Amino acid sequence: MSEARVLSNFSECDTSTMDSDRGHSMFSSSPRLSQDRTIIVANRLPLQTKKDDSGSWYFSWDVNSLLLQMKDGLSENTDVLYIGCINEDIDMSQRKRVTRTLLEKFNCVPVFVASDLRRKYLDGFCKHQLWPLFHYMLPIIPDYGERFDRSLWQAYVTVNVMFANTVTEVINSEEDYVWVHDYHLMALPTFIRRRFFKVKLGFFLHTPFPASDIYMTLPVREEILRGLLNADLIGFQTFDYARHFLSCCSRMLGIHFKTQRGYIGLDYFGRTVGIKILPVGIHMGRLMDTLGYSETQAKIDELKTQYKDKVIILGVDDLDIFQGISLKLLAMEQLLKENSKWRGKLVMVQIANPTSTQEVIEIQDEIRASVMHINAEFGTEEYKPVVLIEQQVSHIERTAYYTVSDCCIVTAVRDGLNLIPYEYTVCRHGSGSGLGVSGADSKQSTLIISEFIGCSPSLSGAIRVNPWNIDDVSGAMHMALTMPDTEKEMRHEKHYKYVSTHDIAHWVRSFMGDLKNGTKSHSERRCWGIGLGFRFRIVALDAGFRKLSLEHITSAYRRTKNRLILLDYDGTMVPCNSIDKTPTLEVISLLNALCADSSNLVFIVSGRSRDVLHDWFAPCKRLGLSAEHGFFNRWQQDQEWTSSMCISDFDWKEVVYPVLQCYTESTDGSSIEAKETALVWHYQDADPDFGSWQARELRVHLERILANKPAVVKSGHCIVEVKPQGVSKGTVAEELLLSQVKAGNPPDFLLCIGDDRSDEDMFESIATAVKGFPEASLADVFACTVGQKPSKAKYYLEDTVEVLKMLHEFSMPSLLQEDHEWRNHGVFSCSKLC
Ligand SMILES: O=P(O)(O)OC[C@H]1O[C@H](O[C@H]2O[C@H](CO)[C@@H](O)[C@H](O)[C@H]2O)[C@H](O)[C@@H](O)[C@@H]1O
Repeated sequence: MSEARVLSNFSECDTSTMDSDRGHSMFSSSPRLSQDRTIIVANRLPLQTKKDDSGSWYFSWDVNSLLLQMKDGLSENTDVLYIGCINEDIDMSQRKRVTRTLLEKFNCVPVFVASDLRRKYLDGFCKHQLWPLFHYMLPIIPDYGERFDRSLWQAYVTVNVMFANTVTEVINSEEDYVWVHDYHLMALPTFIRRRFFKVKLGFFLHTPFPASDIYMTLPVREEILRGLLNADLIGFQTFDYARHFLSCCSRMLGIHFKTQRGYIGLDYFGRTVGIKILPVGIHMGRLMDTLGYSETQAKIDELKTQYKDKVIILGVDDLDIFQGISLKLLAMEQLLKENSKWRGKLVMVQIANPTSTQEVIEIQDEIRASVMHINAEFGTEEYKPVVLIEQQVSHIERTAYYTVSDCCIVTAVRDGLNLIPYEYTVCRHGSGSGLGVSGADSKQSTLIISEFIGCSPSLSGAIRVNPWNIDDVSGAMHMALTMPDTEKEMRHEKHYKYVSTHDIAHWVRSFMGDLKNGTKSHSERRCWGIGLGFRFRIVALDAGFRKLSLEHITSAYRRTKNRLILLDYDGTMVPCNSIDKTPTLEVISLLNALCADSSNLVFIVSGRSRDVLHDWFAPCKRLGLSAEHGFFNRWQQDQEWTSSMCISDFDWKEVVYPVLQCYTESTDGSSIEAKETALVWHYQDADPDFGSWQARELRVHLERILANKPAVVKSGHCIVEVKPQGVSKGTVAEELLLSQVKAGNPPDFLLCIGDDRSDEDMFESIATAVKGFPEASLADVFACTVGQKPSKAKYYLEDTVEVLKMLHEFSMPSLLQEDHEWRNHGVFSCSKLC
């Protein structure tokens, strides 16, 4: 369809008798015929707008808009509703009418942003702060970009809130999918999630996401990161962008990703936020249609005549500072200088689409001067080595240029979404006849692309260049042009296969598929919101998982007479991040109070060594200790350590230790802990991102070398631990329970509490064991994890403070008694202890 035809589709909106601002009812009455609805939210609606002299507005679809093309990837029974701005000042009095027309005729809902606010939000924060930063430009001196301006950020937030208000007006939050696009709306997921806890929400970033040390210079870095984390799925063009984002989450928020069956996810307060990596594709149908137009063929014929016997190398770029057009010209100059055979033969056609930013003028001057210089140096009356086209080129014309060009070159210094190489490849495939002006009729193409653009990883047959290296680029041009035809065909075939199967419809299907999978269980989960402002997030838990009620457990405690209490240590009795892990006086006192009650059997079940536990709990005479994940057990201080494990083969340590040494040497801040039965690699003091990265590597490495050895690899909080097979906190929990049952003393109260992965074994085995012992099946069982996270436990407490508070409740009568005794001995006061 030609641009002219598009314009003829304009839909009139007579605004002469407009009502005031729009009302809510307009949306609620919109009929829903199909099963599914996807709300696509982006800064701009996929519309073109015109206003005539009488003040009437006209609208038509913008067929170039990616948002419009996305429809093809959604199933037929999916309704699409668009939300976005129209970058025009539509009078207040006209808005209601415009809104109605757009909704009825285009399924579009406009967000009206007043021009002053739009200037600050769009030109200010989006274009002059986020955009340069995401393209690696720091405002080190004021001439190189604008410094952070909080009023612009506030405008950004205001507009994001306006978008959330519009989403709120139209959404059926239980059924609709919402897909937010690009860097203009990175705070939006927070504002939507705040209102609809279970909304099914995806986000895709079309720009690069910069390396963490660049991103971290943004004063509102955490707000934006947390904004994105309120989505269910976050999409990036390349692995690099995703990796940078994950690195920011790890460094700034301490959130580490996990992978499962090829999918990447971040646990964010019980929700899994998926990470999707897939570059946007092109709309094959539209391009094929354009190739078939007679106007396109006419333009192709015209170009072939114009450039008869020439070799064309084509550049198509927006005229913005990151496109590296000047670098490309320098490479062209060098090529002509070094290879006289190209003079008179090679033409670079550079299409530079005008854009509206201020910086354009400066680069425009440089580009023009460079073109003049090359043409003066190497051109003649009849031959211009560089043809610079500085005006908007229609889709038809661009398609024709692609078709006749022997090579396409993109030398952007940083670019996210760049579809030029894909379009070029498809056009060169064409209808199969009359390709190129230099004689080649077979399907072939050559691509030179910058390493720094989003589509680079997907085009494995392209000549990838560092655009800053002029020798490299000019060498690549020479290589592309002199490559044997068979190689050009093979490279072309490879690209065509990829581009034609990874089109925009594929991208949409793939993203929506992941979004649907990732949000399947939303309706079954219990959610509530916590945190103020940008710290707002949802805590989502499985229906059966709940906070341990102090009242409930204390009443069970009081009512029962034979209790088994299993307590993990690190992360349960002391916070993971405390420097001094020695038990506090409060902990010692609480444990002693619990042990003083003859109805209680209390055990610390820890991964720590028996020496450490022995020293730390020296004041707790009646406390049971289980060390090294249950390998060693001691019922009370005056008894011997025992082990139910008959393990003597520790030869694996000799293989494991040198590997741990290697990782320690290469990971600053990490260390090895050698326990009697286990070896532990600690990375709590290493760079968090690097540490967890190395830990993942180490696990894989160790699992490989231990395949036939009687040892297992386990991860814990900032540790990778290798321990003998069969040793687990689950086994010790089961043994303690069994011993009580056997002694005719089955517990009627069972509390098992811990924070880490090793404690999950306890939760699991307790649940199974209780079912297996009819004598214990009547017990009140409380498996409780510390911190809200996916767990096999049924209950959770927030942190160690809540754990100690609970133990304090249990031991109230005994503490009062102890306090009384201490007071009498003049040792401690209760307030000091608690
Ligand atoms: O079962 P737990 O009581 O939770 O013990 C598990 C591990 O605790 C220790 O590691 C923890 O403390 C370290 C030092 O403060 C810290 O670097 C690490 O991140 C924590 O996980 C102990 O050193 C390990 O052997 C235990 O397995």
